[in-house]
Amino acid sequence: MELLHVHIEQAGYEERDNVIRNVAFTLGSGQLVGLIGPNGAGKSTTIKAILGLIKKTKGEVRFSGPQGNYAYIPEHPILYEELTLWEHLELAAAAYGLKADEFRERAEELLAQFKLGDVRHHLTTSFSKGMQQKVMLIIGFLTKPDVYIVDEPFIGLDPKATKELLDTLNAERRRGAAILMSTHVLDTAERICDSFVLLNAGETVAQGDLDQIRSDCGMPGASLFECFHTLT
Ligand SMILES: Nc1ncnc2c1ncn2[C@@H]1O[C@H](COP(=O)(O)OP(=O)(O)OP(=O)(O)O)[C@@H](O)[C@H]1O
Repeated sequence: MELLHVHIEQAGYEERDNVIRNVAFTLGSGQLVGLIGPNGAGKSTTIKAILGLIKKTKGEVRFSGPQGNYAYIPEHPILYEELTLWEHLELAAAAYGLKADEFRERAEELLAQFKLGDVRHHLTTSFSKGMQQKVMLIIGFLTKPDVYIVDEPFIGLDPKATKELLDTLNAERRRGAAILMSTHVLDTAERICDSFVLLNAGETVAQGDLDQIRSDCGMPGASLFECFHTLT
């Protein structure tokens, strides 16, 4: 089942309205698609265009899942100074209209998974960078949306947290959610993604599963890392 359809003809900023040109892909139920490309290629701009945060966007973005919703997990934590971790979770639950018992069960499960149970009543400003990143993951996972849009989730996470993240993403895929994930961590992306959208200078230079990417760059048997270097 298709959950997200993206066709951005053009998106950009005040000074330059065509940072992204002709980026198109779909996300189906259970799919994990990696959005990759060098610094400045346009990954964040693509994500912002999908989220409707860029005024100068031409094209179409359609969330077509059963709930029609999504969770965005940003690269840099966005947290309220005056709220504890638990209050952040309550706020998210209220915003998404989660039922109280459903919220508590899901929150406890995620706090245990990401090892933040002991600090639930602490202000998130007292947390390390990695802990703050984990709070953003928990808030995203709390709402069980149709689609996840995750911007570079691996930076700053320790190996245990990375494993929890990968396990939770897999569980969400089994539930039927789709995931768009931008990342520079290509060996992990190669291992976990079903397919890729490889951007360079605002355009798609290769797209599809690893075999399609390999054939786009004429390197059968190459790693994603090697294809990336050839194509960008
Ligand atoms: N707010 C902005 N105003 C004007 N230009 C911008 C703005 N944000 C990004 N750009 C430009 O758009 C282009 C794409 O940037 P973008 O942040 O989408 O790249 P990225 O692929 O996410 O890079 P990175 O891997 O470094 O995060 C770059 O040339 C950048 O300079």
